Amino acid sequence: MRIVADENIPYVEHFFEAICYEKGSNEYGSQPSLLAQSEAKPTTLLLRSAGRNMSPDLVTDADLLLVRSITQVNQALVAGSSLKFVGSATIGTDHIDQPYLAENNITFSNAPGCNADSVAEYVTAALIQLKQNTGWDWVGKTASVIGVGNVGSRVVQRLEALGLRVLKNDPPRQQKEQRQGTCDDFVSLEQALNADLICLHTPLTTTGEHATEDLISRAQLAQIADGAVLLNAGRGPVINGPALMRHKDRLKLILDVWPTEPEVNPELLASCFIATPHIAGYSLDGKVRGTAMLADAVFQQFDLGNAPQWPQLPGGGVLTPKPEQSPQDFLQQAILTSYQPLHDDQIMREALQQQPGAETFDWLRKNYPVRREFRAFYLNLPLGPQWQALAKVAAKLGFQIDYEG
Ligand SMILES: NC(=O)c1ccc[n+]([C@@H]2O[C@H](COP(=O)([O-])OP(=O)(O)OC[C@H]3O[C@@H](n4cnc5c(N)ncnc54)[C@H](O)[C@@H]3O)[C@@H](O)[C@H]2O)c1
Ligand SMILES: O=C(O)[C@H](O)[C@H](O)COP(=O)(O)O
Repeated sequence: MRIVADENIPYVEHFFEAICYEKGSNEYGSQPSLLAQSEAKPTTLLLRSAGRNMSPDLVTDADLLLVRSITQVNQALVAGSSLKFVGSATIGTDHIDQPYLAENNITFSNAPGCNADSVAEYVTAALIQLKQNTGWDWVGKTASVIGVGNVGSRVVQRLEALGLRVLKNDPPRQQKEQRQGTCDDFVSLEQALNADLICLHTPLTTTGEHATEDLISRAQLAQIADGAVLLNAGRGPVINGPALMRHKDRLKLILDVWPTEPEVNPELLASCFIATPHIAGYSLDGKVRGTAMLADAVFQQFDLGNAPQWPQLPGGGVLTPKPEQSPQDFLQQAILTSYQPLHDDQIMREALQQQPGAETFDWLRKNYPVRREFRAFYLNLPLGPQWQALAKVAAKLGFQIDYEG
């Protein structure tokens, strides 16, 4: 079995070495390992410097192809190859021609939900920074979440934990649940666009009744009130680029994904409160979960037993309030100790200023530092009813809770 993996999938070696003949970057290996000894065909892990440059000649002899969202997997890439399995260590699948893979008996697997907590934490931390840096306070405000799947439902949960009233818009789910008689309380897109904070978490789809490309275009942007917060951590082309240019200066924009990604319009960038290079889902936990989910799928498909357990991850820690610090203050501090989107924003602005272009955008993503999810942080709290109330909120946001003494 031969595996071609994008170099930006972390811990591929950890999860796949048990079925490797030899690790290598450019050549098939020759040293047998545990499983390979009992296999008629040698098993090899190839790590290729690929991503956007993944080419048919790299893929042609492979049995397994493991990619991330920047590799277009379609007829042009895989026709004539010996591929049996394609895995994407991502939630999004808009880069994969799934019908073509199915027609050619190539199994496809992605990693649904792998980085959903990471995105929900991006949204949570962005709101704290919005409050601290601009005075925009969510008390008494309404939020809407457009696309209430794995990511969106966790965003709903976090926003409700912070005390916002949250409206949900998801016509595909609404229709399905209406048919099943289990419908949640969804609102129309028009109602959702009246909110003070609008969070987009839909996939990118270009066909069908609920296609999301340009879902938020001229007419929809015109409905959004001046000063409202528009956050997109789904896919860039869900907002129409030229229409966004018209409205950019009257909205508070938080953009992790871009209409012309990996190119970023510098004027759009300048208008954003937070601008990040598609890293909302880039917690280490989310990335490792993505690789682990692919390993599970591969081990199951090829009847290889159980995939390896997770490796030990670096980072995280214990956070303790200072004497006299209010619970509210401490929670905000804990969130920003765990993650600060404005830090990523600053790095992106500086990098793109020095060297504008798609390569810089890709470089920022490839070299993204370790960021642990809130679950890796323990809040060590004093006893007392105020702190217990805080503990409830903090646990809903994902933190681990300990009590002093
Ligand atoms: N910025 C990032 O780092 C990042 C990270 C993870 C996911 N994403 C993007 O977010 C998307 C959503 O992720 P997910 O895990 O929640 O996927 P999901 O499939 O679990 O949920 C997507 C939801 O969007 C809904 N939807 C589809 N079309 C819609 C429409 N026209 N209007 C409203 N809702 C619609 C679906 O019914 C579904 O409930 C992914 O497809 C990916 O493109 C981005
Ligand atoms: O779809 C996803 O899971 C996210 O958008 C993810 O963050 C994409 O990351 P990439 O594969 O581009 O590294």
